[in-house]
Amino acid sequence: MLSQGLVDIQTLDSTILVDLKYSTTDNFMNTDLYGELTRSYLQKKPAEMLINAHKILQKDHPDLRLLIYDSARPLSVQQKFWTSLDTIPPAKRVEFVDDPAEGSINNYGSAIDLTLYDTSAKKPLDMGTQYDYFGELASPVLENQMLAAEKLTKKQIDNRLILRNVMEKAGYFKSSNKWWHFNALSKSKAKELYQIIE
Ligand SMILES: C[C@@H](N)C(=O)N[C@H](C)C(=O)O
Repeated sequence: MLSQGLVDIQTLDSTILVDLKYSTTDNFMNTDLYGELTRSYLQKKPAEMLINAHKILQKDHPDLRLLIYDSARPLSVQQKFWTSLDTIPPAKRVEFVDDPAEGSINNYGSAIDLTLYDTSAKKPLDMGTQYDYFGELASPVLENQMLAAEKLTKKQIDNRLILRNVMEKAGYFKSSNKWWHFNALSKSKAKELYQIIE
């Protein structure tokens, strides 16, 4: 990672928390896919944007920290994701996992999956679903509908809004269907600027 210009987030800000889910068996494949990759890396500019998001968060919410679930991801792992979901038609599958033939922005070290951790309660905030919940309940654009149907609470949506607001203020773009996913730039720009992580 370092030889491709990526930076280790916690060397820039050791107060940001990291729990790389694909480096554990606590993920949708129930398999440790990362092996020796146990630290969170991003390209320099996306990393600086994240550090800024954490500063913005801590100014208004000193008890909260960013908690990273995934960041730079090898293309070989993207391929494993894609294959593992092969019972889902590709047009539907891309809603939750990018096609490795195209590459994911995570494969360019320019996207991040994260949540908020409450240091007083000593647990992540309740966002209404688990990380990598593949369904409508995870979708930011359907939150009002889910609130009206009493499938999400106002508190859960407010928690997501705290995360979205700090990430967007720092320049990240939200995902329309995954509350935890943020891109630092478009895929075409990522491909222009950075090498893919094999
Ligand atoms: C698999 C999920 N955590 C994710 O990151 N999905 C996006 C769409 C991706 O594959 O880039």
